[in-house]
Amino acid sequence: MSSPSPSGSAAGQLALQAVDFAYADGRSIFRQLSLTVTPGEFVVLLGPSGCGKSTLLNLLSGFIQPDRGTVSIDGEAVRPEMDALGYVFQSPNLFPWLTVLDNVRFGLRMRGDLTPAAQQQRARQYLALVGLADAAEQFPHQLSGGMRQRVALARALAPEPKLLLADEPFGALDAITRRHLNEELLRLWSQLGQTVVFITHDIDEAVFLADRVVVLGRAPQGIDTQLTVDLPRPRSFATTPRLPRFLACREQLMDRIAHVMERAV
Ligand SMILES: Nc1ncnc2c1ncn2[C@@H]1O[C@H](COP(=O)(O)OP(=O)(O)OP(=O)(O)O)[C@@H](O)[C@H]1O
Repeated sequence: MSSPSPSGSAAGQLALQAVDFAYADGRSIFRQLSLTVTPGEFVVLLGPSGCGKSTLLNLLSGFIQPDRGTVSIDGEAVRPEMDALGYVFQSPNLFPWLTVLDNVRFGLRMRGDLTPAAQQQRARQYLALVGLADAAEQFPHQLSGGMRQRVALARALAPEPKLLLADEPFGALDAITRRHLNEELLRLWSQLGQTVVFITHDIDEAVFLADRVVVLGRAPQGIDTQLTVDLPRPRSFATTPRLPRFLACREQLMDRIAHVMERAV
């Protein structure tokens, strides 16, 4: 099996510049927010409930438009249907009437740039990468929650996006499955090299995954702090959380989150 690599994996730069955003009720969520994510970087967004993490992800994907400022990928204004973008959400949102294989093929069929045989091959390749080669002919209801989320990951990755946007993809899973999927995600990322923006509420998960953690303050504060997580890779849950640097990063983030929460009351 050839090793997959995202098309143009050398790129995937995400730039948000001087963005203002308010919902229709007039409540301002961001003012003059700027953030750049470099190609291949793994950025985790962390912050208290309601600070605007999902809003930021929706701006980054072009699902919603800023009132002022720009959002671009490799210099091009972002649009949700761009081939460069892949998504995973807290709920896997699989089509229950399609097999696992056809769920993974779905995005490839929509794109229409591969023959049906090539779509099948690509979908099988990504199912194998997430460890589900044997589940190809099963239906979503026959899978565990963790397996469904792995199918969702394979579906997002199969079109080989330059940029993966993940909104708490493992938030609904038990702690053991979640750790396992975090390790899987890092393994895939190290092979595929996409730029990743990942939302979580979990400080340990943030430190484990990230090159950089971006802490958001209460809306409309925007970015409160950014922490570079200079832990060695590859990382594993058996060893990485024991490293003094892991504990130091964790403590720094806990202090910062406590500070952000205090300012809210
Ligand atoms: N469609 C909407 N219309 C109006 N207000 C909204 C809408 N979506 C979100 N909000 C508000 O914007 C703020 C930011 O919401 P958002 O979902 O981005 O936060 P979050 O940090 O992702 O929260 P959580 O961690 O709880 O998922 C919240 O006060 C929320 O109530």
